[in-house]
Amino acid sequence: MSATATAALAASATVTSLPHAETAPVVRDTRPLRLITCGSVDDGKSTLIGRLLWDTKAVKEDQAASLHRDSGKQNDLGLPDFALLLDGLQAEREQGITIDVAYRYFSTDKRSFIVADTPGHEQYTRNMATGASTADLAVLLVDARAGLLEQTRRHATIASLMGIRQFVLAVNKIDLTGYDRAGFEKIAHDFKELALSLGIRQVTAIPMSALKGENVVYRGTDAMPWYEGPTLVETLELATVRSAQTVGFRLPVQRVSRPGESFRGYQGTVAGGSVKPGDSVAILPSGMIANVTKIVTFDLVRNAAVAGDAITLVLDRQVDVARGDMIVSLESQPQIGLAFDAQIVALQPSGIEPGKRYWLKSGSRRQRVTVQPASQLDLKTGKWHHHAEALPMNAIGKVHLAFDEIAIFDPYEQNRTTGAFILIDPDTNNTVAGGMITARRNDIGGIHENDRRVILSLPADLADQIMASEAFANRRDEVDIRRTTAGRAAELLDDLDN
Ligand SMILES: Nc1nc2c(ncn2[C@@H]2O[C@H](COP(=O)(O)OP(=O)(O)OP(=O)(O)O)[C@@H](O)[C@H]2O)c(=O)[nH]1
Repeated sequence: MSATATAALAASATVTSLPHAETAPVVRDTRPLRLITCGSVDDGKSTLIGRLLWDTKAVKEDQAASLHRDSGKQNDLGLPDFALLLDGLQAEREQGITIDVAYRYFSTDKRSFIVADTPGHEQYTRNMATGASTADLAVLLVDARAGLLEQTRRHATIASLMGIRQFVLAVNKIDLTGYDRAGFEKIAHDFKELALSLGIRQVTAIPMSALKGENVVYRGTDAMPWYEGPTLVETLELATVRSAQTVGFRLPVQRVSRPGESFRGYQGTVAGGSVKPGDSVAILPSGMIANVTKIVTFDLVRNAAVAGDAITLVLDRQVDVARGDMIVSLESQPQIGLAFDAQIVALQPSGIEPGKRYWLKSGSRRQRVTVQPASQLDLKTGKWHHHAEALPMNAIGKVHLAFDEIAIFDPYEQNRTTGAFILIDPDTNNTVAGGMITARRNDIGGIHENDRRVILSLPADLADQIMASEAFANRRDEVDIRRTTAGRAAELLDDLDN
């Protein structure tokens, strides 16, 4: 058997399609599915999103009217230019300072969807990574005339790195190939091989014309009687919501509420699993154990809470809990330690400097961390290269994180909230990287003998007050307080609150 034939066999044997109605009756999941669309410039991404919004009737009537008016003559086929629907997003993009992702919403009678639209240019890795970090599924567009491009590998690599395991390959503009079946099948086969090399096993390839609306929401049977697979929307309706797959209960504590002497509640948004009264929980990092007596949301007392619920938790005994602690299920706990491995995406022109100390923020916790790059991903080949130098903007790197104090994480594969973080440059207060925890390291982490000072950037008036206090006089060796401009302080507070 030739190498190509062997590869073809391997591909067909191990890559499965996403379930679709005819072959796999599954219980429908009604939670919103988050998806990301990626493609090279002009592959038809805007047209596809516009078409999805249009055919699912997500476009409001006034928008529809202006669409007909604006696109009018420009289109040979007499069809509205769906890409115009996304014009509004351009303004949002231009305002975006750090991250450039726009979200659109649509629904069918079976499910609702949130689509992240990210620009296709090479330098926008960071935007794509951001969109992909919350997505359950990626739709990769290719032009049916061009087939797979370097950009396709790049996007598939980033999406898989960000934890996406379900892919749709949208072979778009199939109308411009005369609905060529053999051409479609070759592209689908090439992509399945690429997917296998990335460890992606759930791939559905769909021939489509976003412009004409074939196999997007409605079937394109007249033009493509040879295609019997699902439409894009059918595939999306049956895909799995990833946020459901989390390990035990996790509540990062955002606030301790003490409205009266007798009531003490711990507030936050559940970041994984579920909780009910009577459950035993551990408070990390202290390791104290307590039982849940009550769960409150707004004024309602609840008998259970699940991931995504904002709650106040009441425990059966007095325990020492502070903002930044995590309340977790006793039987399935996160990892705690001083050193972790992570993958990060560098977001700012300053890149990530080796050995530099940053603030790491994950949920309500903010800690000092030293970051040491170990390797960098070559996005052209999908290979990792040893790299202990600075990571430039848009680079994806593996890094070692060394903390001054105990840190608490789940691996990102298991929980996308408690496994994710951002890095903040303490000198500028800019968010310089987004990252995912891959594993805990057994090293003893890094309290740096020569660098024990904590730098607090505060608005000038507050900084002056604190510097004048007795408490500060006693801790002058450990704490360095910097006066910031109002703008910077606001940015810092925004970062901390988000
Ligand atoms: N014939 C045909 N043309 C299409 C199809 N999809 C998109 N186009 C056209 O291809 C061109 C590019 O489409 P866009 O939707 O703007 O592409 P894009 O990928 O969003 O491009 P950028 O916004 O520049 O990244 C437009 O002229 C579309 O009308 C299709 O299925 N068939």
